[in-house]
Amino acid sequence: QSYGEEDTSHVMTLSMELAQESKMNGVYQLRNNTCYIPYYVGPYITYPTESQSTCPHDDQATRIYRTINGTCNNILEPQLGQSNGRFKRYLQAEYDDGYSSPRIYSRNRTCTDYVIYRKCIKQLLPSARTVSAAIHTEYNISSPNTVMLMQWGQFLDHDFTAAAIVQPAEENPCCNHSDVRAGKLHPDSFISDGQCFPIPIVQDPSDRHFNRTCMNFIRSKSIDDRIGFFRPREQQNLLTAFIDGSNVYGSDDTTASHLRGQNGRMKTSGNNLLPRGNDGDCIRDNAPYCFAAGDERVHVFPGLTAMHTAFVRLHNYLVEKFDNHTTWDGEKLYQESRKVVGAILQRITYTEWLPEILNSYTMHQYRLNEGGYQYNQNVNPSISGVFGTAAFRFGHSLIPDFLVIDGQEKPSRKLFNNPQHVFTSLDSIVANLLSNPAQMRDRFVSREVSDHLFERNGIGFDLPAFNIQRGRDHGLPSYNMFRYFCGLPEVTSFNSSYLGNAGPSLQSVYAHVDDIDVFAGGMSEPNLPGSNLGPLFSCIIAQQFQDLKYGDSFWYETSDQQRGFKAAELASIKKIGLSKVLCQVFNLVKVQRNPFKLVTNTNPEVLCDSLDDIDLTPWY
Ligand code: HEM
Ligand SMILES: [Ca+2]
Repeated sequence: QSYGEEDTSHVMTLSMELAQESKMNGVYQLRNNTCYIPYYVGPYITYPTESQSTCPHDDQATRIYRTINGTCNNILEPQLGQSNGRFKRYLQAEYDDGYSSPRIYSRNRTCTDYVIYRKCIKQLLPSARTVSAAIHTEYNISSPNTVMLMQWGQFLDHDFTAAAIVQPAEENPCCNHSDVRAGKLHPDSFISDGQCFPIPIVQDPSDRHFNRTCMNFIRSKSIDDRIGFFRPREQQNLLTAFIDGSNVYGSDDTTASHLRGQNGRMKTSGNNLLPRGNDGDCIRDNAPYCFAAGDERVHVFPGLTAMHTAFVRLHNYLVEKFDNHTTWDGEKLYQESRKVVGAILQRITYTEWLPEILNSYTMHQYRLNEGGYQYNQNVNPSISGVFGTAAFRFGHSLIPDFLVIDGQEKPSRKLFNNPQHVFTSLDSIVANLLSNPAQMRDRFVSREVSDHLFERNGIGFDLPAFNIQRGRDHGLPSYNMFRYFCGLPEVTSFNSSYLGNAGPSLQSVYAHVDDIDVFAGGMSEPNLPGSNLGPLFSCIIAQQFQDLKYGDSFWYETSDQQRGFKAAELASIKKIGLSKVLCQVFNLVKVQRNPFKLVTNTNPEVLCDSLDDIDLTPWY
């Protein structure tokens, strides 16, 4: 077994409750529909690994601290979870040509069956925009959770997933083709190594706002250029899979050293903000400059920029304290502080954030609660395609219509990629994350992102449509296949109660229940009691978080002598929550104990001073 293989073997040992023969025995064969010939891609053969690194046990550098690019976490297979590695798959890819071209056709085919020759009249899947316009409409219900629930989700996502795309040479390259202008699919959609896969916008009265016929979309990069060898195309994750603060420090050495300042500190700019960076997608209109961070998407939302700022400040706070009490050199100050920041990120995620997302039953079933940690070197910590491309995008449903900044409602469309308010109103942004409600986690999504994402000169984009199109680009099998993978009954009719109230809308766009895209179907499922997710996304997300915990040899609770914390240090870390961190780095006076929930009688505001201090005495 080797890096890049579909690795589900570990699931057997870790989650016997869920383990099902069907999903564990190698690659799952697609259900044989009347006219559907399943393409068998596999069994997953061994890929050559990109960088053959070795990690000798006696190498101090890789033994004690995480590497920046995530290698050497797993001693048997040092590449597991590294940046620029493959997304793993739970199910065989479903590409139209079997190995690379996107999934574009419906299961609904009319076929004439000959013994040697089978001729089918194919029907295209509905456009991703059509699906979005039918399913992911707007219906705002406020959630009992704060915008911080959304914001942590995005910040966390940027610690572990970023699919590489091919950088286009020109501005809007995929919508300029004559076929597209004639209302047809871009010719790249039919071939294995095409880069364009623009989303057709079908003009019909139900579509709300778009008076264009095409939304630009570029396919994710194939991990290597060997698609001609009949191996399924695989996507590349630019980030380290581990929750290791790579969003703060970077996922490669160049970025990391660029962000590092003097004497163990992280670089900052005026007013203790993030350091200056390249413009990239950032809108400079009213901002003096743009920021640099461990993940490039730092400007996507000012709340996100605020979280990046928080953890750079936390790092520097730790450095300062350590420096005052030890004789450590810059390297040690940096590494020890980075180790604590990583531990705090993990702990907030698993003990504060995940319990708002998954219910207590799932938390327990997947062993996601604090305590009882033991590293399992057979667990593949890589991010699964369906997690990054579909399930973990559930957070797009939480996005609010606006933030209140300095007492004014600023529609989200004015905030994307715009760092302006971070310079003038950072405290107000943070206060709003903690006091305004997120939207409910349901299939409905704010029009701010479904019509007005990245809007410039009246041209906006549709985020749910991107998610659906990205799933097809990555060859994700459909919703039902993943239901099957999770041991959930497959949906056999659009009337199924599993689909909540989305059945009729789904039926209005899809020809066959097996066509339902995994994002659209998973988002349609009503939340399980006590959770913010339906059964399918609960399964996929819980499985991924299990892998990220038990497959991480630097997990903050590890008892490993060199990688872990001393008992007293760990006890100190276990007293730190997000509220305290925010108090510390933003000089708050009071905050609610659970920052992911609105202030109520059961979640009152308390004085920051009444929360346990970040106690570093065990370190010195
Ligand atoms: C203001 C809020 C947000 C904006 C504007 C935003 C925007 C985007 C965009 C434009 C993409 C790329 C879509 C594509 O081309 O495939 C994306 C991907 C993604 N988003 Fe969000 N998002 C937001 C919040 C969130 C939240 C709250 C979560 C999770 C809780 C999340 C999870 C993800 C994930 C996992 C991806 C895939 C990343 C990758 O692998 O490349 N996002 N988002
Ligand atoms: Ca990471």
